[in-house]
Amino acid sequence: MGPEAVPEPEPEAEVQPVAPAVRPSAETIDTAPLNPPQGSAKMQARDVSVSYGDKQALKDVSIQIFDDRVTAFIGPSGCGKSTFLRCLNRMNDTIPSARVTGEIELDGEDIYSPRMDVVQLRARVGMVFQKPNPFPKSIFENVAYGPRIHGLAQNKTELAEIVERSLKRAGLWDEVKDRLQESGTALSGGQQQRLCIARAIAVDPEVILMDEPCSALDPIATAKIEELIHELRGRYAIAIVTHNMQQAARVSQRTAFFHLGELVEYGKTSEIFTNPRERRTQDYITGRYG
Ligand SMILES: Nc1ncnc2c1ncn2[C@@H]1O[C@H](COP(=O)(O)OP(=O)(O)OP(=O)(O)O)[C@@H](O)[C@H]1O
Repeated sequence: MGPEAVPEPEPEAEVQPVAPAVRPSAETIDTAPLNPPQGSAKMQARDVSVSYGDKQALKDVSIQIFDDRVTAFIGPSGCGKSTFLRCLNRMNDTIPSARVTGEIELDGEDIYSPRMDVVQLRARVGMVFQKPNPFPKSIFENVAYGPRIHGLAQNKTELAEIVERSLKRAGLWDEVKDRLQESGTALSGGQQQRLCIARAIAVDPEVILMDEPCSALDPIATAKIEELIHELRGRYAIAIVTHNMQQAARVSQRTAFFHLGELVEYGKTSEIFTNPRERRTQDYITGRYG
């Protein structure tokens, strides 16, 4: 749609779900217009392509990521979901063979510009990985490290306040407040993942990227992270890669379906799972491949 057009709000589709087991929850129903006016996106990708050496992994991906909303990236293994997620905070810079073309903006600013400070960018666009990866340091230090190197606290009291606030937001404070000096690696997998979320939150990010954050966790720890994602979405723009379609339906308001390096379809989660436009999306969500 044209950049100037202000779309009419779209009525929710009155159709039977294509995949009844993957019915979006009432909480994820998104009544906002799919394409709000130009300039309102938190992040905007245009024609992003990525190659590793001479192998192309992503082709011309354009998408907008919005504040206050969770955007899920789904698709079969190897379709480029993680590659695209990593473009959003330039994590692909750390892979020597990766070559990224196209444009990605954060609040209208080109993140691939030579003027962009990549350390600052990764604080503004934080990342949580598939496998919880706390530093081999205390719980306190895991969260305090980022604010300290970014100079976010004037003194020890302020630093302690940031640590407490971040652990509270990550839903971990009550479980660790009496053992902040214990090693972060001694926590359970689910607690470690919430510690990594607290670490990302501590530097006051605007966007949080999550790359299959629950795939190493049991169902109870997974449920806690999903609940946390619900709570965090009012504060941050969140993009999550997941293999689990039920999870995408539960936690996201927008879903992007990738296949063979292309963004096949992007839309409201409620519509992608009930009334997809593309045959390939329908085949994937009904389990025909992937
Ligand atoms: N560091 C790398 N070097 C070379 N090729 C890579 C690298 N990372 C990913 N690829 C290739 O890029 C393509 C997309 O991979 P990517 O990990 O982005 O897919 P994905 O959809 O996230 O897959 P999965 O769901 O299995 O994690 C694949 O063909 C993969 O083999």
